[in-house]
Amino acid sequence: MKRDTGFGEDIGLDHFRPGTYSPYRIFSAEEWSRFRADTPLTLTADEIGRLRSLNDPIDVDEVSRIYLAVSRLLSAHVEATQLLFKQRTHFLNAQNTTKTPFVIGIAGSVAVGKSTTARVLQELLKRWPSSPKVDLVTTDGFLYPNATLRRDSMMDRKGFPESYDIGQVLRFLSAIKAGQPNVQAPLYSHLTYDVLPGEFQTVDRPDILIFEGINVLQVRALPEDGKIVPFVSDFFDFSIYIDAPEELIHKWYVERFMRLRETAFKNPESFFNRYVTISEDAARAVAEGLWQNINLKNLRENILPTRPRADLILKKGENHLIEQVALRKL
Ligand SMILES: Nc1ncnc2c1ncn2[C@@H]1O[C@H](COP(=O)(O)OP(=O)(O)OP(=O)(O)O)[C@@H](O)[C@H]1O
Ligand SMILES: CC(C)(CO)[C@@H](O)C(=O)NCCC(=O)O
Repeated sequence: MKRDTGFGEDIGLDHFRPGTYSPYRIFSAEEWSRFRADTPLTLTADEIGRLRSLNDPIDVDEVSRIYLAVSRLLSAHVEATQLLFKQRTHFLNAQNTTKTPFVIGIAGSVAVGKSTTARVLQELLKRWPSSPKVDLVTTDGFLYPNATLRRDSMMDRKGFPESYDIGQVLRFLSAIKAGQPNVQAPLYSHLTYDVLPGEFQTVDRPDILIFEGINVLQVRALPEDGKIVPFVSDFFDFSIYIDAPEELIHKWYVERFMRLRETAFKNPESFFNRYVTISEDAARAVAEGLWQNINLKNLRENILPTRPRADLILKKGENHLIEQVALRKL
């Protein structure tokens, strides 16, 4: 039965002639929430406590309504992949094969809620017996240092494809997928607004790696010398795009900036400390400028076009509540 949800037209898949064929099956939040009915998908008090301790504003009802079913779907993929690995090892009579992490990519605009979603999914995925160890890495650490961005006049291009050391990203993911122990990921500080020189996060053979960032579904132009270059997403077993109307993300970005002005920016070491003493209106104008000139441009030019590459699209409305879910048909 053809259903007109309005979402198909909206997800950048015009060439699929929406309404006729879409690679996605679209669910309303209510339909999606029913997927938890057939398994004991309730949160224990302990889990609710752990989610609260993340200090994210996410509502526990929203976790039960939407994210539990997402974690169940992901866990089914993890289990199927692990089983396939076992059977292949047996079939090939192979020895010394290394189990490699299941890699989940999370993409979407600046301030759409990627980090929050990633932290919640990390907590939820840990409760499944097949994946007790779930690590989370963000692509922020793979940005070039500010000194390099300044030298190349790219400070207003932070977050654009050219501001990341993509070779370093690919080397990191290759090492993860090769099952190497103690792989190091560089770290970024939102306090200093710069990468942390010589500081790393160690990723040691987790069951799942969540790799989160605005650029994770981007593709690169093929080099003219005919060499094959991998895309970041070649290393993903599953990818999620967090979506929301532009105007809402805009609002969330400015609200977060104004909230940080009352908290983190007050730290004298904060890159944004200078905006604590200016008037509220002037600070709001700074946030508006950063949104319009950098993050919105980047969303339109480089992030939104990657949405049709995701396996799962979570579309938010007011208050970050998920309104629609689009799942790629297998
Ligand atoms: N599910 C949610 N419920 C309520 N608030 C949320 C939710 N997700 C994110 N937020 C709020 O929205 C803002 C942006 O979220 P977050 O920092 O997770 O975004 P992000 O996509 O990781 O951004 P960036 O790319 O800048 O790191 C934050 O103020 C966060 O607290
Ligand atoms: C580090 C990124 C690119 C992504 O998280 C983003 O938070 C950022 O710094 N964007 C540049 C413009 C701004 O300061 O919002």
